[in-house]
Amino acid sequence: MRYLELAQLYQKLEKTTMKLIKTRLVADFLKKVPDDHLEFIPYLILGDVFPEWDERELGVGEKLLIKAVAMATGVDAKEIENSVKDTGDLGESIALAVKKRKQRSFFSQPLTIKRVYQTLVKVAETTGEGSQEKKMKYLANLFMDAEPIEAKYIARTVLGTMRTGVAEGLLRDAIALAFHVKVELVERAYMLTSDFGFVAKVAKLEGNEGLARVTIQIGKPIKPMLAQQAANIKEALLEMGGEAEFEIKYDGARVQVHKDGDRIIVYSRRLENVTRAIPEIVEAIKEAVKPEKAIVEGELVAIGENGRPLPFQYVLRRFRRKHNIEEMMKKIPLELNLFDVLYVDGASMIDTKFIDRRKKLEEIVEPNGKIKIAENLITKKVEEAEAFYKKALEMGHEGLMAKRLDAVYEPGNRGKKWLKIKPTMENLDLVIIGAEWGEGRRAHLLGSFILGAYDPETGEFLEVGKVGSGFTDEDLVEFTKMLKPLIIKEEGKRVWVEPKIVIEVTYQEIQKSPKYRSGFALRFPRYVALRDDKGPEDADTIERIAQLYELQERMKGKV
Ligand SMILES: Nc1ncnc2c1ncn2[C@@H]1O[C@H](COP(=O)(O)OP(=O)(O)OP(=O)(O)O)[C@@H](O)[C@H]1O
Repeated sequence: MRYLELAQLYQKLEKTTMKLIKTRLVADFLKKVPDDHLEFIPYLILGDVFPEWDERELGVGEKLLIKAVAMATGVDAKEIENSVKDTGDLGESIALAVKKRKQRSFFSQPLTIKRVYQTLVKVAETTGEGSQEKKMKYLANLFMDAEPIEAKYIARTVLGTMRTGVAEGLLRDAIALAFHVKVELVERAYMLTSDFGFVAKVAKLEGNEGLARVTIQIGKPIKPMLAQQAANIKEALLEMGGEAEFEIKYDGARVQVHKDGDRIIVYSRRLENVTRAIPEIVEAIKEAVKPEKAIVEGELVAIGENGRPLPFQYVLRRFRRKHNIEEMMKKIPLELNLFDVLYVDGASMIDTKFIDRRKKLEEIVEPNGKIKIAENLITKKVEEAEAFYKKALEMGHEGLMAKRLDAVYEPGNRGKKWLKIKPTMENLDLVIIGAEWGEGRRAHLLGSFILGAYDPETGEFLEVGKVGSGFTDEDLVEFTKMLKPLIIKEEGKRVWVEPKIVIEVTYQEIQKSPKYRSGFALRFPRYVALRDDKGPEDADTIERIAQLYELQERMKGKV
């Protein structure tokens, strides 16, 4: 299949903002795709090459990409760079360079999707000494044979800036539409495997029955079950039907551990493979988790010198570290508190009641210095749970989780089977959708940031406010560096950026607002942390803000 067809799809997607039209376009395209392409085409449609949990990365920045284009076209790298000022988009500039290409090689062949994909895989798998040069040559080879429009979208794929507005929800709907299968079944299969390539293939070849048979697999991360916030212990107990398991809510980073014999993979909250960053935990898991094959979940916590938990940012620092990991192990010791088990020796446990999963967890895990089982209390009594809550806070933890004893595990769902109880209103994780240049001494830095909440229905990020406080000078330098390449549009002092970066903010209150399309505005938002453990689609949704608004009103009522 020609890559040109995919490039034309991208172009059509870019031209419309209508979700239904986009879904139809993607569905029609999927119908035409040969079976053996289905495993990877959904990722290309999303603007990626691999699923988020795949460790491989292209490792190609703008400079190298421009060099590759220059090599393929004979157009000077400086000229390509300069033309970005006119086009406002490197993809466009690269398309222009390809248009100017002096001549095509005699052996020039039209690009196929497979060739582009396989080349990108090769680029990602080329590492070590001299790899930059090799990556560049592979890419140059593609650009030599590319039409201008193809070059534009290859460039965007390489840089991860596709801008076609196709998010997971849309792809899910398109798969259902293309292969006449139920959306709920596509969703379910995706929540269980996090693999759209696999899901698309099953949808096409095995239909609804095949999708219904899909179950979790070791090595493919499962979307985590999530919680809502309760106003207090009493409300939580009531919601749980009078009795619940309360557990300490550790303030760290959630991980999902897949054990297959000696092979351990650890996935982060956003399902990135973080195994390499935490070797001591990997070793400790091998000892502590008894079954040959298992999937368990827990909260990874950084421990301070006094034995008390450190804020979750410390764990994220461990995740980010690629070198001198040994040194980091000493600086930031970790502890894993396991709280769930999803798979044991060949059998999925997600349809097992929570209470039985917890029993299983206690059976299969032999705690050691680094691996523990989350401290719990099963009770019907408000006072008992409140005492436990108090103790958890005194120990420096975030609060408690309440879990419904008879609840099955619901991948990817933020329902009421799990509730969190903590003393403060929930911080929000929002996406930066725009920013404003600072004043005076800070005129070269972006100084305040427009926050968007995710709307899973349309894939849009709707404005809920602007945050300018809580940043250090270093933070602003860092954010300016991160956001500059994501700028889509400039309007005076204001820029609009690709919605990629998630930050956590506190705020004094959520207010109803007619000013914003989202319907809500944050009063006095303040920056807390960069959440690079979350992707834009993991950010808080409009619906969640509406729920928090209700919760806030209930909490106020109590005071
Ligand atoms: N005992 C526990 N059981 C379940 N989750 C726990 C526990 N202790 C800590 N956690 C953490 O609390 C989170 C549950 O809250 P929530 O569903 O809101 O997740 P979140 O969106 O990642 O929010 P947060 O910012 O609070 O981590 C889990 O994802 C996990 O990271």
